[in-house]
Amino acid sequence: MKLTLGPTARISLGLLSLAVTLLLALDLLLGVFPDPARQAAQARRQFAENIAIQVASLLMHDERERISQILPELLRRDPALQSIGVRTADSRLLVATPQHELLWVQGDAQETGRSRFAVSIGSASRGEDAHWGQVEVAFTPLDKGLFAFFTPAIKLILLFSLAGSVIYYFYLRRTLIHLDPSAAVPERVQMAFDAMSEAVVVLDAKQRIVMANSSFEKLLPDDTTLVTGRCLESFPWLRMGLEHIDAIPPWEDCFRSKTRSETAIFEATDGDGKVHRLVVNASPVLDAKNAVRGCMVSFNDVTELDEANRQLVALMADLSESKEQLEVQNRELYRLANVDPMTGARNRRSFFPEFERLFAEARERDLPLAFIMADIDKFKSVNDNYGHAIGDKVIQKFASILLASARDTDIVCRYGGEEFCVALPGADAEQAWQVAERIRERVKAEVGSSLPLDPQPVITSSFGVASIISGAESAEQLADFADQALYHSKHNGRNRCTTYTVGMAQDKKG
Ligand SMILES: Nc1nc2c(ncn2[C@@H]2O[C@H](COP(=O)(O)OP(=O)(O)OP(=O)(O)O)[C@@H](O)[C@H]2O)c(=O)[nH]1
Repeated sequence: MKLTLGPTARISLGLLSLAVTLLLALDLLLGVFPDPARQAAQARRQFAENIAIQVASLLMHDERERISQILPELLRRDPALQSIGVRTADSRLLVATPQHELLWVQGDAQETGRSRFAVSIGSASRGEDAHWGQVEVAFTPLDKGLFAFFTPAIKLILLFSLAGSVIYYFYLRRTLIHLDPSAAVPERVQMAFDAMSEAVVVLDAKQRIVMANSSFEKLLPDDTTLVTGRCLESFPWLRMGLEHIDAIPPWEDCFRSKTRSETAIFEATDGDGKVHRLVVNASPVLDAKNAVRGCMVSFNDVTELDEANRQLVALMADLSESKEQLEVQNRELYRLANVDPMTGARNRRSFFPEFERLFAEARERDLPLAFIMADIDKFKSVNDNYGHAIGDKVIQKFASILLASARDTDIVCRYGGEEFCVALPGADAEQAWQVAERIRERVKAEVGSSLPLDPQPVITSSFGVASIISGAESAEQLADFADQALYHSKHNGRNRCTTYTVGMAQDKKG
């Protein structure tokens, strides 16, 4: 389990370490706290000097015997004393407690001034300054163990630290509520903030987070606990995402421009390696003087929406493709149902309903309507002479001339075999005859010469023309009148156009 400290505990520790550092620095510079080791060493030196004064006095009265008695007595009384010796200037040990020679030598140089003291004594007979010898006093070494470390000063500092940290902590807990935005924000506001599905953070003027909602924290990897006080760029997932966009981060843009930033979209990978697509917006928080006091940044995770959109677009593309295919199939079906496959002209089944509609409309609105019946002359002999394949080519060429000669409103139909008809709405008998005549000429000029034959035959055609003003009562009768006119063309030598006149029916019967 990872131990994490809250902001209050962190600030307490920071203040405490600052106070302890100040105390230690003060002690180092001014020696505020007494050093017990130094004090003990001074007391020992004083004690050694007192012994030396007494020894010098006794020596002056030549009471060496008395010195030999006093020294063990001193050792017995003070357990800190190890040994005492009186040494002449020529290094001869005059008087000493047992084992002094050995103990004195054992003390190394570092012990001088701490547990080993040599006090020089003079000779009265040779003047005060003359060096007679020295009194050597050996004490037990001063404590250097762990407990020596815990001097009263250290103990004081430790106590101060412990009590200080507790006091700081509780004090800061009460006072930081005014500084810690997360604590200062009323619970209801934070709840409303957390209820937002968008991840939202509020930055201060130094672009540090002062507030973040739970949706933002959900975007963070699990181990990120402390959000407030950090810059957005300090989150690795966000920083990596920012590297892939050309523009400056939206919140920086917002601080610079003092207006709502341009929307930025970037991808960020979370702690589980999942890539999120984020739409980022930033809006400035301005004060009364229009200065930017902070910025509100929202992160809208559109990963799932994007995926759904992508699927929808793919689906739409599929649908539109299917629709196009359907339209092609419909067109093909219509063509198969209504158009003669060999010539491209309308078939009779689809032609007549439309021709009847045109006839009814012309009658109702008193509009011109003409009808041409066309037939290739002596077509049977074409088949007989050149075969059915050539016969088919002749029919196709004939139909193509009819279709090319018709207006958009005209309807060309293969009436049957090599016989065709054309409905011409808006055309009177004369105009229709002109059309038929032009077709007739083209047929004569072009059909035979288009065939792969040598020599090329001359193919002609005959036409019968009838107009609605001829008195036809129905579309069928109009077609019949044109057929009668066609009969006349055939009967009168073919390769000609004839307009229907009353009485032609008699001629046809006759
Ligand atoms: N090659 C071919 N021949 C066809 C087709 N449909 C009908 N025919 C033939 O066209 C011929 C029509 O001849 P007819 O109606 O007797 O008249 P015609 O020979 O054109 O003589 P006239 O109309 O009197 O000038 C018949 O021999 C049919 O077999 C077709 O699609 N292809």
